[in-house]
Amino acid sequence: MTDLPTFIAGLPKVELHVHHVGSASPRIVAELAARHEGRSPVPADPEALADYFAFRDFAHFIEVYLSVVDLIRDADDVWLLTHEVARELARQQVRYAELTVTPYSHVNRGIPAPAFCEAIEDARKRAEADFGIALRWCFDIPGEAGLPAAEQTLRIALDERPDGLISFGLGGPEIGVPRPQFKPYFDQARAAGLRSVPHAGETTGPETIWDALRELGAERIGHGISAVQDPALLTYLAERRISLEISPTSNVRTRAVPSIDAHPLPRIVEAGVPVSINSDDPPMFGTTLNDEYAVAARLLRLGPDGVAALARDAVAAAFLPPAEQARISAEIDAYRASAAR
Ligand SMILES: O=c1[nH]cnc2c1ncn2[C@@H]1O[C@H](CO)[C@@H](O)[C@H]1O
Repeated sequence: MTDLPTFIAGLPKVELHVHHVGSASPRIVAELAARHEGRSPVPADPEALADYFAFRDFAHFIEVYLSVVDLIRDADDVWLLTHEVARELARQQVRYAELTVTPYSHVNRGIPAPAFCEAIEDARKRAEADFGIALRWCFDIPGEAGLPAAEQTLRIALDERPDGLISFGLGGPEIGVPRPQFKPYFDQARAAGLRSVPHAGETTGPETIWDALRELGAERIGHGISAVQDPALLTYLAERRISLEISPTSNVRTRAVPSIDAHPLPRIVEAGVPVSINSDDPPMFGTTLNDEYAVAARLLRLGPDGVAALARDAVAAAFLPPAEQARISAEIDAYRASAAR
C-alpha cells in the first residue's frame, strides 16, 4: 500500500472551486510582472512573491488578488494563464475542473469581451488536446464592483456565451455586499440555463448562505463554512444534498478561520452535508489541490477509502452529464482497487 500523499497524487479528481487568476503560478506571475516591469507592486521574483502572498485579512487578500489581475493586459496573457492553469491541474490528475473566471475585471482593464472569451475557449480546447483535461467556466461577479459588474458579467455571459460556460457566480468580499441585490442577474442567468454557484458564508455568517439559497437559487455554495453556526441550515443543506465547495487552506490564509485545526470541515461532514475539496487560489495560498486533499484527510481522519470517497463526492456535485460522472467515478474506484494490491 502506497503512503497517502502518493495515493492522493495519483487519484483521479475533479475541482469545482478554483479561480483563474488565483491559480497563476509564481512563474507565470513573475513572467507577467516582468512584462510590466516597474508598473506593478507584484514582485517579478518567485521567492519575493511568497512574501507578497501573505495576507493581513480578507480585504488585503482581495487587494493583492486585484494587483495580479492588473498584470493580465491582453488576450495572449489570458491564453498563457489559462493553458498553464490547465497543465497544473492535469499534473494533479484532475480530469475536469470548473474554473471561476471574472470577465468584468479583464474587460474593464481593456481586454474586449470577445477577445477574452476567444482566448479562454482556445486555451480550453488546446488543454483538452494537450493534457486530456476538460475545463468548464463559471463567470463570477466581483462583488466589490457591485451591480455595474453584475450587469456586465451577465451581458458577457449571455452575449458571448462561450461553449465552456456552465455556471454563474459571485465572488469578492461578502461584508458590505449583500446577496439579495444580485437576484435579478442570477434569475436571468438561471433562465438562460446557467447553474448558480455564489460564494457565501466565507467571511460572513449563515444568513449570507440563506440569502444565496433563497434569493440566488444557489445549487452549490462557495465555501459556506459559517453554516456550521446554524444547525437548521446544516440540516437543510444535508437534506437537499447542496454541496459546499470547501477550500481549507484558503480559509486560514485569508483569516476566515484562525487555524487549520479550528476549521469547521469535520463538523460540516458530521452533519451529513456534502462537500467537495478545492484549492481556491492555490499559489496565493501556498497550496495545491493534492495538498488540500491531504489536509482534509488529516482533519477527517481518512485513509485511502475515505479520500477516494471525497473525490467521488466532488464528482457527484459537478455540473457534468451523468455518463461523465459515472466514467470518472469508475476511474476513481479502479484506481483505489489497484492501489490496494
Ligand atoms: O476566496 C475567495 N473569495 C472570494 N473571492 C475570491 C476568492 N478567491 C478569488 N476571488 C476573486 O476575487 C475577485 C475579486 O474581484 C472575485 O471576482 C473572485 O473571483
